[in-house]
Amino acid sequence: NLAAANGHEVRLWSRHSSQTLEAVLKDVQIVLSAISMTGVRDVAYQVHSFPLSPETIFITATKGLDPQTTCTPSQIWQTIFPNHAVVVLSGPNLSKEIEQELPAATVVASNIPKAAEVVQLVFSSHRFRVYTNPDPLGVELGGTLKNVIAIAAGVCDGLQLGTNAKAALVTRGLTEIIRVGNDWGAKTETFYGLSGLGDLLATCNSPLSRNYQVGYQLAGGKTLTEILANLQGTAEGVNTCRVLIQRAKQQNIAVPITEQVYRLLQGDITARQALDELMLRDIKPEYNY
Ligand SMILES: NC(=O)C1=CN([C@@H]2O[C@H](COP(=O)(O)OP(=O)(O)OC[C@H]3O[C@@H](n4cnc5c(N)ncnc54)[C@H](OP(=O)(O)O)[C@@H]3O)[C@@H](O)[C@H]2O)C=CC1
Ligand SMILES: O=C(CO)COP(=O)(O)O
Repeated sequence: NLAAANGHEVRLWSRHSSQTLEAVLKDVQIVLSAISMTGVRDVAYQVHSFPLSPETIFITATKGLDPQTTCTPSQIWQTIFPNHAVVVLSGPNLSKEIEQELPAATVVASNIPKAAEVVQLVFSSHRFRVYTNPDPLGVELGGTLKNVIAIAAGVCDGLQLGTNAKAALVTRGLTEIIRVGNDWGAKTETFYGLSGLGDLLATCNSPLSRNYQVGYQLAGGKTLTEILANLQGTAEGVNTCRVLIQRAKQQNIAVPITEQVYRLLQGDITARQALDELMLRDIKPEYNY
């Protein structure tokens, strides 16, 4: 809608579309993927089987991690299309609010600054403010890792733990995200921007967030299977949490909140037990300077 409102010709495709992927891709300048993580690799390979101009820019909006490789979606697109520009689009962008034309801001990030600038122009409007950023990995990880913390925030509200608890959770969640992101090679300051702190604030405070909803309902005693069966749309944090635990173990990174979310999702502990585990950890300095 945003690109069409700016006068661009936009074609949509999903696996249930009547139009073929080949027809939709004919002569395109930009391909934007907002596919759930589970479908990214498969769809990227399908796209690869059709002719595209070498100038075609790929934009990825998916917020997830590949369970097999722990790769981010942009890394998958870049591997399959090594000679194309890939741009990550991520920010506090609850889609229902954008559909209602409420004001929002986002970030477009690429190793190729010109590509990010082209994409910035395509989407910018008086209702949608688009910033460029040179750290695509950080932008992508911010949007992806915050989903795990959004599940925890839903639990926090579901248990009615109060505003202090929520502030502590989100702040320590950000510390955890930065720890993982830095180890991966992303820049600290990116996580203080829209795609990190910004998206954390949006999703940890809104029932519109599917990840928040998962946590809220887990706190109410529902099982993950029941919740996912009735959830509208994808809650990427569920898969991301599993991949993140795997990566944190490999890299020896402390991720206490993610660990409790993981155990809760597995059904190994209750929400109250997860809270106690976090509160009763060994006392320590806020930062290791
Ligand atoms: N960048 C940003 O600012 C934002 C990004 N997101 C991210 O965008 C992604 C999509 O979110 P959202 O649109 O809300 O989710 P939805 O669940 O509403 O849509 C997911 C889409 O992915 C398709 N899909 C799922 N699995 C496959 C597959 N195996 N092969 C092909 N297509 C598949 C679905 O197709 P079908 O309908 O056929 O099932 C559907 O079109 C998520 O990763 C989410 O985290 C979300 C909000 C903001
Ligand atoms: O990432 C989002 C908004 O920026 C959407 O959050 P959910 O995937 O939790 O709904």
